[in-house]
Amino acid sequence: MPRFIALIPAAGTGSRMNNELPKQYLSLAGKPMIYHALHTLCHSSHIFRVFVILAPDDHEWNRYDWSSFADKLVVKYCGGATRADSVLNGLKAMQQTDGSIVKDDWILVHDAARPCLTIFQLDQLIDALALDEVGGLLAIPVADTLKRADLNQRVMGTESRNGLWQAQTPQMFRLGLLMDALSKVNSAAITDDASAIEALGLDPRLVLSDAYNFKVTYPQDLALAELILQKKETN
Ligand SMILES: Nc1ccn([C@@H]2O[C@H](COP(=O)(O)OP(=O)(O)OP(=O)(O)O)[C@@H](O)[C@H]2O)c(=O)n1
Ligand SMILES: C[C@](O)(CO)[C@H](O)COP(=O)(O)O
Repeated sequence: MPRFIALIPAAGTGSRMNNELPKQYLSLAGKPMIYHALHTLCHSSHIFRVFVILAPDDHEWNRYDWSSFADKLVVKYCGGATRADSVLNGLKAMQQTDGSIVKDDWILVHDAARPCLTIFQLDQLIDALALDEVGGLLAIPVADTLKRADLNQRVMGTESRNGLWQAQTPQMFRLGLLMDALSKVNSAAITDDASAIEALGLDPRLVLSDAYNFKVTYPQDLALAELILQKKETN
């Protein structure tokens, strides 16, 4: 039976967050941001192992106690210049670390910067895709009216939102397929794993998620993530 293995790329600098500390370590509900995604993934009964991919020069990780995740957690200092490079390096390191991981195993790539992922969303993704030929991702249909802007930030036109979805993570593909896809693509030209699969001519499935699983990108996102995490704790 194929297994489910999570990979968290966490080698980014968080440039849009404007903070000296890489955003995955910023404090959220009393813990470094990455703790929350790790907690959800490590507590899922489906997930066999969780790989965290850090920058080679990361000096923050070892400042914290991660022992509560020890039974599933593997940490690798092999992040690359882009998210796609970090994921591909992580997949290679995963194979070198554990020879029992095979190309048919499912990989769930999840951003360290999406701390509000729930077990429910994770289960929805796995249930929808476990028998899928290609794999897919959590996503939400675009809810707002879309404007195209000119260089002066004036509206050039209104775009149709019909059929448009916002991609989230986890993005779930089989190890062999994902490695093949990421090895062939220009890593600087893509921002998610599904794009690499699409470049092979395949059609990843969109699995309905919700806005709570948003990506913490700008400073003002921290307060919203904190509220969602507090709500999760009281439920
Ligand atoms: N070279 C990189 C770039 C990004 N990431 C990871 O990919 C996820 C999503 O990327 P994003 O939110 O864009 O994070 P950053 O690249 O850190 O942020 P920014 O684009 O604002 O610099 C994050 O968990 C980030 O740490 C990574 O592992 N390696
Ligand atoms: C993978 C991702 O979170 C899906 O929305 C997103 O593409 C990451 O993109 P970013 O430009 O690196 O934030």
